[in-house]
Amino acid sequence: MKELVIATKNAGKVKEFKEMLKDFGIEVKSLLDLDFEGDIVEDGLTFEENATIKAETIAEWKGIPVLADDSGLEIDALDGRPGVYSARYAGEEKDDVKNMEKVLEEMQQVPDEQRTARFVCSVAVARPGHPTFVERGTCEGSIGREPRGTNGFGYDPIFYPEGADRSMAEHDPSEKNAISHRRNAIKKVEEWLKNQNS
Ligand SMILES: O=P(O)(O)OP(=O)(O)OP(=O)(O)OC[C@H]1O[C@@H](n2cnc3c(O)ncnc32)[C@H](O)[C@@H]1O
Ligand SMILES: [Mg+2]
Repeated sequence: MKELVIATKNAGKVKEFKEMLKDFGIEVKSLLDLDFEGDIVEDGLTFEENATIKAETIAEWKGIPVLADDSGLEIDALDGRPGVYSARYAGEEKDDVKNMEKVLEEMQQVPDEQRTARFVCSVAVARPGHPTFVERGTCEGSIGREPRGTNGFGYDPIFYPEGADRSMAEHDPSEKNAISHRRNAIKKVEEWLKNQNS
């Protein structure tokens, strides 16, 4: 594989993927570099379905290999919400601050030991003429009481990775990339790619 498109317009994801894929020897572009005008309807019921929809839509359009990510936060005390609705939890405008406020509001009465959660990332790699590869990575942790830190994106300021006393947004990008759900999904893509080439 010489070139790969990441089928996302989320600048936070693009930055993390480019960093993680930089030693793969593949030219990586994203939807921020391309002129895709269409709308991708993420109407799957699972992260896997949505990642597959995004990857296959763009692979069909561009005719080259495409990697897509569908990700989000699963909170046990909220029965897994916001889940696949993470980006738009507080409304169509995809506002990270409003999304966090909504979660914190809903969790006000939840005691510390019941605040467990995980970030989930499903990645799909679609290539014209081949079956699509899909895998999932997770990162276990818990939900804090107020947003802290400015790194990363999305729910990072209220997510504490297991064993950490800093929020994900208080982790350096390299620290997040070493432990994140996205990293754990990419590791599986890396394994799969190795087997493709041998
Ligand atoms: O669909 P694309 O274009 O990739 O971009 P998106 O932002 O809409 O992405 P998703 O549909 O996968 O929604 C994922 C949401 O989950 C949250 N999320 C995902 N990964 C995260 C991370 O590493 N840190 C914090 N929040 C994350 C964040 O709110 C994202 O907007
Ligand atoms: Mg989306």
